[in-house]
Amino acid sequence: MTDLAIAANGLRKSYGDKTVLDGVDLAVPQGTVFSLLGPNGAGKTTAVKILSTLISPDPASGEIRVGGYDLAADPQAIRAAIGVTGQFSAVDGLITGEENMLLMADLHHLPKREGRRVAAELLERFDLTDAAKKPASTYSGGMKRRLDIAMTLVGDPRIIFLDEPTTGLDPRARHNMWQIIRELVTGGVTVFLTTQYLEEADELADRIAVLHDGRLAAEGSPDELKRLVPGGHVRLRFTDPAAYHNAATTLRDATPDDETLALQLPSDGSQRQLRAILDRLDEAGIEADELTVHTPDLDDVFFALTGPANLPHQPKETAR
Ligand SMILES: Nc1ncnc2c1ncn2[C@@H]1O[C@H](COP(=O)(O)OP(=O)(O)OP(=O)(O)O)[C@@H](O)[C@H]1O
Repeated sequence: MTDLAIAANGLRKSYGDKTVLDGVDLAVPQGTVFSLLGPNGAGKTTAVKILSTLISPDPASGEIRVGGYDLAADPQAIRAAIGVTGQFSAVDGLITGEENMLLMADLHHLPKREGRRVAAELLERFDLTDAAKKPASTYSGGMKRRLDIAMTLVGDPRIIFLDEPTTGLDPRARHNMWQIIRELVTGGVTVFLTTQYLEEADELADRIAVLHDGRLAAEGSPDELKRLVPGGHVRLRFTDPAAYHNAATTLRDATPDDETLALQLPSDGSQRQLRAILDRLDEAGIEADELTVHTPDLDDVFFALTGPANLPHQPKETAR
């Protein structure tokens, strides 16, 4: 358990008779990105607020540990170990980016000189040095999010909660944010990320949990989740028509495509199934010119787990 940055057992939260979290278990290893996915209103923000000590879980919850500290017994220690950014941004628009940073340094009781050094360093790292003396209200959405994260890093947190960090950002700003998140993790930080973008979870997360009806509908690596839903297949392509016909006769369960000289076999993409297909080809002395594995994407997973009406917004960056 000691290498877990976050360990929650039976996380519960109700508002009146509405159960938002109905016994959710979370285990996030240190130095990884964990993404909590779910349709609007699923309880993602509620989970972040509980884990970051902003609101209390229901008493019926099990043990919750963040950064090694018990949430019930030691919330102050947790607050010192974490950073939270996202829907409840700490950026004050009336003062400059630099003043926001220095305010943060004061809150963390850094000596003046040290505060100025850390602020300058982080503004530089997040490409905000040129805008440092301008009021934060004049910043673009992407700049505000960067400032928000920079402010969070003043306290050198080991665990960061990012609640929908790229919602509303344009594709370039979104990619910049992804790069920032990757760099944080390379530096050993643990990131707990909520997002409405499946593509984002796929890009960044080591593990993903899908929240639905107050419970985790599924949890695993992006690839593990994709294997949960049908639609995966292996495609074999041939350039030689004779080899193609030979293969089609041998692999009777394959769906042939005479036009492209391709065969398609259902597969979950696992190593075991791939090996079985390759063994059958070897036995028949068949060599395909191309073998590709197609696994369903996270959209398919999300559809299958939470129903089509709940598919979150997808950035259509390729359609630009
Ligand atoms: N203080 C509150 N009082 C009553 N109900 C609340 C309160 N806070 C949240 N809820 C309800 O709890 C549910 C979960 O809300 P939450 O904000 O955690 O969802 P979410 O998954 O983060 O959604 P979104 O993607 O829209 O941000 C919603 O139905 C919401 O209306």
